[in-house]
Amino acid sequence: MNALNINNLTKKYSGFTLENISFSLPQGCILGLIGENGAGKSTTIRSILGSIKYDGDIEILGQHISAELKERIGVVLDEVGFPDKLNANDINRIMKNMFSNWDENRFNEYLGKFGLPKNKAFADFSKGMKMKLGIAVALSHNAELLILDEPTSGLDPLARDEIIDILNDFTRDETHSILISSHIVSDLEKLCDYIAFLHKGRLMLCEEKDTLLEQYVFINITEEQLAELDENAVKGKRSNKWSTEAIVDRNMIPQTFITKPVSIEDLFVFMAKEED
Ligand SMILES: Nc1ncnc2c1ncn2[C@@H]1O[C@H](COP(=O)(O)OP(=O)(O)OP(=O)(O)O)[C@@H](O)[C@H]1O
Repeated sequence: MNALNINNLTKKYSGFTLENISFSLPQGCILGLIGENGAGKSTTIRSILGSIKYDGDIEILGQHISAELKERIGVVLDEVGFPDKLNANDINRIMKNMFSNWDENRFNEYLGKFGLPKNKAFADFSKGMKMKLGIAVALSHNAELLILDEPTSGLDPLARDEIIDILNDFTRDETHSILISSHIVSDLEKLCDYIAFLHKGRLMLCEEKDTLLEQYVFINITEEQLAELDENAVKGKRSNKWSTEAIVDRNMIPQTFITKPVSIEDLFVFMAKEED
């Protein structure tokens, strides 16, 4: 079963169109949505959550969005916004009324694990503390699917690493899945099973991460050698006056080339530039 099926999602704003996006998130997996600023990551997530109108069809855990379904989804948006005066104890009381599956013990465990104070007002939390509180809430109502919009942006490397560990733990249960967006590609490269590239409102690819890392490689070639390659083999290139560095599909080039591995970040940057 898929935790998420997105079919032909289209959303038009003046000057921007999220165009005919289709991808699926298999249950038990983590899918990373990578895209530059303004690529359409938050628009995709807002559409999934039903907070904006869109064209197309989106199924979450086999259903269309509803109030009952929202209980099964843990959500963290880029700005975690609790009222400034509330502290973690107040938030616990409010969530108890909001979610029928609210797990107070688990929430308190996360507060301890994240080193979050129970009596300090939200306004006095640091950015990292606010994000961790949002994640603690998302993880404390027995959600099966987590949807996270830029949960690591603005956090220091240690806090980001801690969050990656927590998200990995969450998917140890094979009924648990995560959709996570970020422009910090290295975080997603560590965490995700599947990678989707969004560029200027278009989905450039959605594929298993290991397949991408296996399939695409760097080669250094001359302009003449480049001209002889199948143009579909070349996903992106950067030239200087001596040679060209290209990312290619290793199955579409002669096996005599010396190849170097790519990172997901290299692949995204080269592909996005080639599109432009
Ligand atoms: N309510 C809105 N009205 C008009 N345009 C909007 C609205 N919301 C988003 N947009 C536009 O849609 C485009 C995509 O925005 P979106 O927030 O989805 O990008 P993003 O990939 O999440 O970017 P970032 O990484 O900067 O958060 C942008 O050009 C933005 O200006």
